[in-house]
Amino acid sequence: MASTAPVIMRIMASSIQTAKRAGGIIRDVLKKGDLGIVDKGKNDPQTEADRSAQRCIIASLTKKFPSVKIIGEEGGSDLNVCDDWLVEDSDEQFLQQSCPAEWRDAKPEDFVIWVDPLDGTAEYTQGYVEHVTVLIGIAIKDAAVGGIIHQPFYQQPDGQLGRTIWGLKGLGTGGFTHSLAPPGEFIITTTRSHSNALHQQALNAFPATKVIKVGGAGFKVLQLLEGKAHAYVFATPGCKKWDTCAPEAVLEAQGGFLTDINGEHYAYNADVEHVNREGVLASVGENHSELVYKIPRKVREAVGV
Ligand SMILES: Nc1ncnc2c1ncn2[C@@H]1O[C@H](COP(=O)(O)O)[C@@H](OP(=O)(O)O)[C@H]1O
Ligand SMILES: [Mg+2]
Ligand SMILES: [Mg+2]
Ligand SMILES: [Mg+2]
Repeated sequence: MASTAPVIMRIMASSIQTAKRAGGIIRDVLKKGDLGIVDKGKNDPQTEADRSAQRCIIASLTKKFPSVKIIGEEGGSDLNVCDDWLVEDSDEQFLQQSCPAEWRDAKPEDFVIWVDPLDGTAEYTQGYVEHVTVLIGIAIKDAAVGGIIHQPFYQQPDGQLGRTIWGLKGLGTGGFTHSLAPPGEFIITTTRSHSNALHQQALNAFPATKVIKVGGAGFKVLQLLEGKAHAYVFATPGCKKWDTCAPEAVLEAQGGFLTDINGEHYAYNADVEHVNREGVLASVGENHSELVYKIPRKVREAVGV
């Protein structure tokens, strides 16, 4: 079954296992205690966990899918990794499912895999480890089609650490229980470490009953999927394609939307600009276009300039 399954199914099944392994590396670096922090820019830290998790993911997926383009947040990585970091297996349960017809004939050269080995690095370095996710997003041509969101520090009821959420458009989602956000309230989830005046103006335009400030694009989309928030607002550039590809695919496989603040989808082919210049607006799906028009036109015009 595994070797004959369509490429999208094999990439998803391998990515699920690989994200779990990367999560183990992220826990190990924290346990050892030497984070090896490097500043890539203002408010943009990178740690040994970001670097090592990326090497594990890109080495593993490159070995399995040599002709698929893979783009990782941490740039070119040394792919000569120890066997322990080379993930060869696939999620067999995922492979039992049938591939949506629309993706069955996609060829390796149609794909781009967008890798954020550790989303929420600022929070990781500050001890908010529950905000951390590993993101593997799978695009076919321009569209974010599949995604893995792995939480290395999620505490399972049996005490085990880690959970893996997946979504594939046309098939659905797995790894979590979907809940609706409370009716009669309007809860926004947003950045806790990358706000600015323009973004604050956009937030002020919404009649929010509550604003939750958490780290990472992956964790914010999980707030939507689990009914803890109605919308994710980020009205400034700063997020990149590897932040949004996996969350967009998972959220949209569940009926939500993730777009820029004008309501347009980003393109995820290999030639696009990495920065999401027009910000991020995500919702559980009931009223996405109404949310777009809540953001004052002046703010929308200023974002991305
Ligand atoms: N102004 C900025 N500069 C650099 N990165 C930014 C940024 N604004 C957002 N990001 C990136 O977007 C992701 C989500 O940000 P936030 O938690 O503030 O919502 C983070 O990913 P990483 O942690 O993978 O780098 C963060 O670094
Ligand atoms: Mg980063
Ligand atoms: Mg990120
Ligand atoms: Mg990252």
